Amino acid sequence: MSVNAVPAFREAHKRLIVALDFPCAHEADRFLSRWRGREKPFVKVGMQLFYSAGPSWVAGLTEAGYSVFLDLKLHDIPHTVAGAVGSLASLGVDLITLHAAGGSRMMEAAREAAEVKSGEKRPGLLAVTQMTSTDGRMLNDELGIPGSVRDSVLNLAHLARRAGMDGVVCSGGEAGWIKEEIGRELLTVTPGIRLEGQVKDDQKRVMTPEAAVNGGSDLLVVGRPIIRSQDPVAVWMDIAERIQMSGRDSDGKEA
Ligand SMILES: O=C(O)c1cc(=O)[nH]c(=O)n1[C@@H]1O[C@H](COP(=O)(O)O)[C@@H](O)[C@H]1O
Repeated sequence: MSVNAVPAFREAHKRLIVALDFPCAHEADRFLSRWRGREKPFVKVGMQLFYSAGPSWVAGLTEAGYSVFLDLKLHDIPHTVAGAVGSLASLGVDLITLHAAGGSRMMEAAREAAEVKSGEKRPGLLAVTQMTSTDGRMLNDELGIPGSVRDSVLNLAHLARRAGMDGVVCSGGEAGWIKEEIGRELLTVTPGIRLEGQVKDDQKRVMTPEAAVNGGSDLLVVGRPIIRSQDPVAVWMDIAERIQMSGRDSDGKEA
């Protein structure tokens, strides 16, 4: 997979990534069994599940035919991150995250490691810009970064692009700016998705699926609105339909 990956995700249910934020493999397996007999959902495995279920469980998911976004948000010295990407690349996952704030040398080292380990079908690398739980106050007052959240996200996205990343994680509020200022081919992946009237939980920069897709997000990441619902498959289908009905396809053309 590479910067040309977007067309592979054109179908609405492939643009919707379900965050499997469960404490253990047993709960994640039970949740996924609801999809039996249907198209498999595109899933995200984050730190909580990865640290308890382990790499072999993730490899089992990819072998079973799931598209997997492995979200471990790597951030360390270039040598260490390259080693981690090398280990993860062998799991057959589609996407891996690292923090753009780790800098260009760290991202370049990750890219080289992914290529060496996986050859042609390497995982796509996504740089996390400013997390969707960050707002302007936190950015300026706690982290000491001046300017707006959008400026910081654009700055990190530029860095990510120059370092050879395939895409970025950003809120729906910045995806359109990234597409315009940096390039349409940079994949924009957006968490912080909520349906109208839903609680934000710990998220700050949230959007509805329709607003995010119309704004320029290629892929949407949805956790609690799906995994905590009474009928996760129905909510998954509803959001996929909202993506389908939105006016923009994942190449940026009007649908
Ligand atoms: O990299 C991510 O996936 C991510 C980046 C970010 O800025 N914000 C963010 O919420 N996420 C992840 O997206 C998911 C959002 O979950 P919900 O808020 O429950 O929909 C979680 O698994 C987060 O770890």
